[in-house]
Amino acid sequence: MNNLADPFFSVNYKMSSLEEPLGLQNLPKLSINRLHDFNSNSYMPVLSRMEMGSCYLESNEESALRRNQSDAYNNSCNGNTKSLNTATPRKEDEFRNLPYKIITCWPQFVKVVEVGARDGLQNEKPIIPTSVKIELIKKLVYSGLFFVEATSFVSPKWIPQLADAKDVMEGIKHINDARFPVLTPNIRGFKDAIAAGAREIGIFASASESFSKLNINCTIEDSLFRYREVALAAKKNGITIRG
Ligand SMILES: CC(C)(COP(=O)([O-])OP(=O)([O-])OC[C@H]1O[C@@H](n2cnc3c(N)ncnc32)[C@H](O)[C@@H]1OP(=O)([O-])[O-])[C@@H](O)C(=O)NCCC(=O)NCCSC(=O)C[C@@](C)(O)CC(=O)[O-]
Repeated sequence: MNNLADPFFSVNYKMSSLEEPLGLQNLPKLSINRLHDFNSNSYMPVLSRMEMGSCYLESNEESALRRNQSDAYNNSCNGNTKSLNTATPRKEDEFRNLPYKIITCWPQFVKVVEVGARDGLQNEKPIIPTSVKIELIKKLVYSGLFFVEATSFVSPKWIPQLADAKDVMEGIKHINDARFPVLTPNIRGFKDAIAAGAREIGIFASASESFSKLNINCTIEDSLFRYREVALAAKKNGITIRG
C-alpha cells in the first residue's frame, strides 16, 4: 500500500516553502490510537514492497502469517516436511528483517544543542557586549532549550568576539535547569573552561587539512592528538564531551 493511497495519510496535507511557513492549523491531525497502531513495535516494513519514498507496513501477526505461508510453500517445493518452528533463520529472512532491525534500533531521543550564542555571535563583526550575550542565553533557556552552548575558550587573537568567555560563564552560573557546554580547542582552553565553571565541553576537528589549518592552525593529525589530551582530561574530571 502506498502511503499516499492510505486514507490515514491523505488528510489535507500541503507542503510549504520556507517563505510560506506551514501554519499549525494545517498540520495533519493524528489521533493517539492511530499513532499507537503505527508504533514501530507493532508494524514492520516489507522489503519487497518498498518504493521510492514509501513502504508497506504490516503488523506482526500479518508478518508471521506471511512468513509461515512462504516457508510452507518453499518447504513443499523442496519436499521438506520438517517443522517450521525448528528451522534456523535463513539469509533471506535476515535480509528481509533488516529494515525492521534498523527501525527498532533508532535512538529513543534527539538531543538539541543550541549554538547561537557561540557560533552565531562569533561571526558578528561588532563585539557584542557581555550583558547582551548573557541576556540572550537566558532567553534561549527560558524558551525551553536545555543545552545552550554558551561560548568558546579559544584564543582571543583568533576570535575576539568571544574574548569575554569567563565573564559570560560568570553571568549565567546562577541559571538552573540548563546545561552550558563550551568549545575548547586545546588543553589551555579546557583548563580555562573548567576554572570558569564549565561542566560540559565541545571539541571540534575538521575533515579537510585546509580548514583545519584555517580554523585551529594545525593539521588534522595534530588536532586529534590535542583532542586526545583534552578528552583524557575531561574524562578524569567527569566532564561531558561532545565532538
Ligand atoms: C586553537 C588555537 C588556540 C591555536 O592558535 P595558535 O595561534 O596556533 O596557538 P598557539 O599555541 O601558538 O598560541 C598562540 C597564542 O594564543 C594563546 N592561546 C592558545 N590557546 C588558547 C586558548 N584556548 N585560549 C586563549 N588563548 C589561547 C597562547 O597563549 C598564545 O598567546 P600569546 O603567547 O601569543 O600571548 C586557535 O587557532 C584558536 O583559538 N582557534 C579557534 C577557532 C575557532 O574558535 N573557530 C570557530 C569554532 S569551530 C566552528 O565554528 C565550527 C563549528 C564547531 O561551529 C561547527 C559546528 O558547530 O557545527
